[in-house]
Amino acid sequence: MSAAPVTVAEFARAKVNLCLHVTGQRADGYHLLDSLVVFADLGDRITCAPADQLSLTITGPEAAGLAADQDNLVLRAARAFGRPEGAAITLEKSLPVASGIGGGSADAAAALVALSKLWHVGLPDAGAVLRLGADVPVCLAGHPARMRGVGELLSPLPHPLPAAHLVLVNPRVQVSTPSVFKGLARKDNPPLPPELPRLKSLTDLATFLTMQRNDLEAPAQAAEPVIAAVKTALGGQPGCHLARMSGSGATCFGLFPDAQSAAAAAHALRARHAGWWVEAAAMAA
Ligand SMILES: C[C@@](CO)(OP(=O)(O)O)[C@H](O)COP(=O)(O)OP(=O)(O)OC[C@H]1O[C@@H](n2ccc(N)nc2=O)[C@H](O)[C@@H]1O
Ligand SMILES: Nc1ncnc2c1ncn2[C@@H]1O[C@H](COP(=O)(O)OP(=O)(O)O)[C@@H](O)[C@H]1O
Repeated sequence: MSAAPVTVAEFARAKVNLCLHVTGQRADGYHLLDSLVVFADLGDRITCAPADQLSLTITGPEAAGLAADQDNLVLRAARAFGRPEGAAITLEKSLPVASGIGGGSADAAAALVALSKLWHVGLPDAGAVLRLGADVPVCLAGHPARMRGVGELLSPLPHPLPAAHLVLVNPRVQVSTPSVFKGLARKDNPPLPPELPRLKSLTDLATFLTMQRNDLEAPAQAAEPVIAAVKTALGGQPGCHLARMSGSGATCFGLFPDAQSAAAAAHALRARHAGWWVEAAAMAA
C-alpha cells in the first residue's frame, strides 16, 4: 500500500546583497558579479498539493502585484522539470515584486524544492535552474554565500557571519533590473578581496562592508532618487551600522545589532513614511 500523497510547503526567503560588485560583462550582455548574499527570516510561502493539473493561486499581502500566468516564476520552475506532473500550487506573496530582494527567484527555488518532494524526482540540472534567473542558484542554496559569474558560481563563506538583524525598506517604486545594469558608468569595477576576512562582530561586518559597494546603487538612484532618501532614513535610525541598497533596488537594508533596535527602527520608519514597505527580520544564519 503506497503512502497518501502529502502537501509540501517551502519558505522562500528574501535575498539580500550585502555588497554587489559588477566586475565585467559577458558577450551575451549578462554582467559578471561578485556579491555577498544573505537571507532574511522573512519571505513568501509556497505550498504544493497533489492534483491532476498544474495550477497556481496567489494569496497574501503582495498578491496584487503579480499575475498567476505562465510567466510566473513558480510555473516556469514547474516546467523546468521537463514534462511536469500535476500540482495545485499556492504562493503566499509577502515580498514586494521586482524589488531587489529576489522574491521571484526565491519563489522559483522554493517551488523547485517543493515539487521535487511532491513528485519524488530530482531537481532540474544547473543550466535549467540558472535559466530561471541569475539569482535562482543562490536562492536554491539558501545559505549565505559569495556569488560570482552571472550568479552561478557560489562559494560558502569561509567564516560564519556575526548575528545581525535587518530592516528592509522599499519605497514602493519599481526599477527595471536590465535598465539599472544599462545605466552603469563602468562595467569593470574591482571585485571583492580574494579572501574574505573573519568578521566577529556586527561592527567588523559593517566596517568591512563600508569598504565594499553596491555598484548598481548609482544607476538605480539616478532612475529613482527616493532610494537615496531611503538610505538616509535607515542610516539615521539608532543602532543602524550600515544602510545600503540590495540587488538592483529599490529595496534598501539596514544592519542592526538586535531584534529590539531593528523593530524600533521599523516602527519609526513606518510612522514617518506611511507609503513605504518596511519589515524587520533576523538575518538567517
Ligand atoms: C541584480 C541581482 C543581484 O543579485 O538581483 P535583483 O535585483 O534581481 O534582486 C541579480 O543578479 C538579478 O537576478 P535575476 O533577477 O534572477 O535576473 P534575471 O532574471 O536572470 O535577469 C534579469 C535581467 O538582469 C540583467 N542581468 C541579470 C543578472 C546578471 N548577472 N547580469 C545581468 O545583466 C539582464 O539584463 C537580465 O535580462
Ligand atoms: N513569483 C514571482 N514573484 C515575483 N516576481 C515574479 C514572479 N514571477 C515572475 N516574476 C517577475 O520577475 C521579475 C523580478 O521579480 P523579483 O524577483 O521579485 O525582483 P528582483 O529580481 O528585483 O529581486 C518581476 O518583473 C516579476 O514580474
